[in-house]
Amino acid sequence: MSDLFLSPEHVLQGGYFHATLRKLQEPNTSIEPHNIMYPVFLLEDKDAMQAVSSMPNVYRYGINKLIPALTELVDRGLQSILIFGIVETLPKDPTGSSADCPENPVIKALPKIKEALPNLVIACDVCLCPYTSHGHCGILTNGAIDHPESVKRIAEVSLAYAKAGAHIVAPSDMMDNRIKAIKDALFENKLQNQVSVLSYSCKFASSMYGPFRDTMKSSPMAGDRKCYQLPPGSSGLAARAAARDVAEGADFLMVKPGLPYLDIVRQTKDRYPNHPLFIYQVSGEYAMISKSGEGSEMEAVLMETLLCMRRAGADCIITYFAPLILNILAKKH
Ligand SMILES: NCC(=O)CCC(=O)O
Ligand SMILES: [Zn+2]
Ligand SMILES: [Zn+2]
Repeated sequence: MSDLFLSPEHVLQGGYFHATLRKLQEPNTSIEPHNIMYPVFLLEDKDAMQAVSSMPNVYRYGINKLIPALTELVDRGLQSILIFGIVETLPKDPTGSSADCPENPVIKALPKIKEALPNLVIACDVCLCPYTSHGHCGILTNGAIDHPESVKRIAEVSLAYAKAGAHIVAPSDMMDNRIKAIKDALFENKLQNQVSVLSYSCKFASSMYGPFRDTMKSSPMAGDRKCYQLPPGSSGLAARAAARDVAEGADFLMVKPGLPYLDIVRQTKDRYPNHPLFIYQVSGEYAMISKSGEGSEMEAVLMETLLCMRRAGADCIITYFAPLILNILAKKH
């Protein structure tokens, strides 16, 4: 060979010059409908449908508008949703009583959604912040999180959603030991083999939740969530939180937000390869990607982002883009 610096064993391009070969070089990164979960906002007012001003193409629905919208998505392949309840007339109080009262919109909607869409997997976000007068995710005593009271209450709310028919309860509150308390409550009520627990195990105190908090009106009245959500720089606490939740029986783990935290995704997947891992692509990520270009340009950014999340170890991505992703997948087939 005349160009002595060229070496055959260092030529990689021979392995990916064709689209089919490139697919083999990207194992376990495909996006199919079961890799996507759609978060939905549910209002008390049955016939309401309100655009969310901070999130283009996202709506808050009453049950009578939600079911037709979901039916259309299920027809296009949607397989799972994550429900967030919003109260406007029910009272907010220090213990978040409206989270599991019989009039709670989630509790009322669960049997109706299951009847209309029996194959759809329904996860319920479990937290107190949409229902507490102070807006914190747990119960406060003298202004600080009361650990045992908070855990007890989170387990009670989880059980109420499980009894109402949720397939998955997903505690997002970040109170230590809640997974064991929820699993115990499911056991005591013989629901342990009918309901899974998706732990928001590695949820960071991120500044990327802004549009969501506008939507949910769930910002704390005073203070912030830094004493329970994880510090964004701490991979150590994320590792310990995932280990704790695995030990307490979590069925599924989560990293939230997604894109800036892919190192945490990889770390968690490497340590717990046998636990399906979720990413929550949060409202701030949604806003950033929405502004990344027009039409197919933005769609390419979105799909690359999802591919990279899969490469990092995510099995399922919770994303407000679910309807658009189903469209994109339909175009490809
Ligand atoms: N517990 C759910 C969230 O906090 C969601 C945040 C977001 O989408 O920004
Ligand atoms: Zn909360
Ligand atoms: Zn939250």
